[in-house]
Amino acid sequence: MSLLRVAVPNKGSLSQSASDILRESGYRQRTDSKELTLIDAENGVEFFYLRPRDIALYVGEGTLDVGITGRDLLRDSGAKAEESLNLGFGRSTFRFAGPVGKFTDLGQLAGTRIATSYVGIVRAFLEERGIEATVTRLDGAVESSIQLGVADVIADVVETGSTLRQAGLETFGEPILESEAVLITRNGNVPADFEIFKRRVDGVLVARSFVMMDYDIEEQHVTTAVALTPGIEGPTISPLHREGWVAVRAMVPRAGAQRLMDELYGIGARGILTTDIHACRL
Ligand SMILES: Nc1ncnc2c1ncn2[C@@H]1O[C@H](COP(=O)(O)OP(=O)(O)OP(=O)(O)O)[C@@H](O)[C@H]1O
Ligand SMILES: O=P(O)(O)OC[C@H]1O[C@H](OP(=O)(O)OP(=O)(O)O)[C@H](O)[C@@H]1O
Ligand SMILES: [Mg+2]
Repeated sequence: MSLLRVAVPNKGSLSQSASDILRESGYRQRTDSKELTLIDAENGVEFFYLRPRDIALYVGEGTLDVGITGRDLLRDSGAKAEESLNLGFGRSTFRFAGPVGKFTDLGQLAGTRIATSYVGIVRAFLEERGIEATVTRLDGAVESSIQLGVADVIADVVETGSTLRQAGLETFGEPILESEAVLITRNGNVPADFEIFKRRVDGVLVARSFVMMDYDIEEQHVTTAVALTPGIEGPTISPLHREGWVAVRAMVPRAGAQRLMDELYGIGARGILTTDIHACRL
């Protein structure tokens, strides 16, 4: 039997969360960060632990079937790979920044020296707008390049903004890109077995964003209550061993679950519980 070949970040911001979601999806994951590959024969998958920057390339070449990487890294690579699922972690924006007070809009980029680790994204952006500037590729710690005199402007990943602040820099202009971790496959190629893999991972994402809600309510209020908790196909309504009362069970979005509990309590529901879901197939 041929195995689905999946690339996973071996280091950096995405590595831990990527392994976590795969483990939650029922796959074996390495226990030693020095392991380069791992076969999960039972589930028909082989994992390759690679630098996140290289993953789009392997998938684009067709050497590996599926990869987890950042949208920014995928775009930067120019690889022939496409996004198949947003994974909801590793969120960041990609932005231009300069010394506090010095730049206010992207029109000022012309003629500047721009340092970045994402030369592909920056060149494409400048080209699209017909802006002429010098782009220098650095491997990391890009924020120091202005103070050290090799650049006037940087273009980098910004998450909390604290690295920029510490370097006396601020962002300017619109974000170039909103990024997050994504599942990628080769352009126009959906490998056999990928659908099962994707459904498993998607099931974990849904499970993370929903909770199961249970409550008891008088029958006369069921219609109002069910409008608040419609569930996926519809809520389960079961008889209670109490005249005129029923039990309701429905999946609800995790965000806002507390507010929903307040509202349900307000219309007479009691015994309101939420429980975590660990996996699902909708
Ligand atoms: N705070 C963050 N810092 C860096 N990258 C982040 C952050 N949040 C999300 N990311 C995403 O992580 C990916 C960068 O992967 P990378 O392995 O380069 O991480 P890293 O933390 O920069 O690792 P390293 O610096 O060791 O190379 C990008 O897709 C980027 O958008
Ligand atoms: O907005 P913040 O929350 O401060 O995060 C953004 C910073 O984190 C990353 O750096 P990383 O630690 O990966 O170091 P690197 O620049 O050497 O890659 C990124 O390159 C920014 O420098
Ligand atoms: Mg980094």
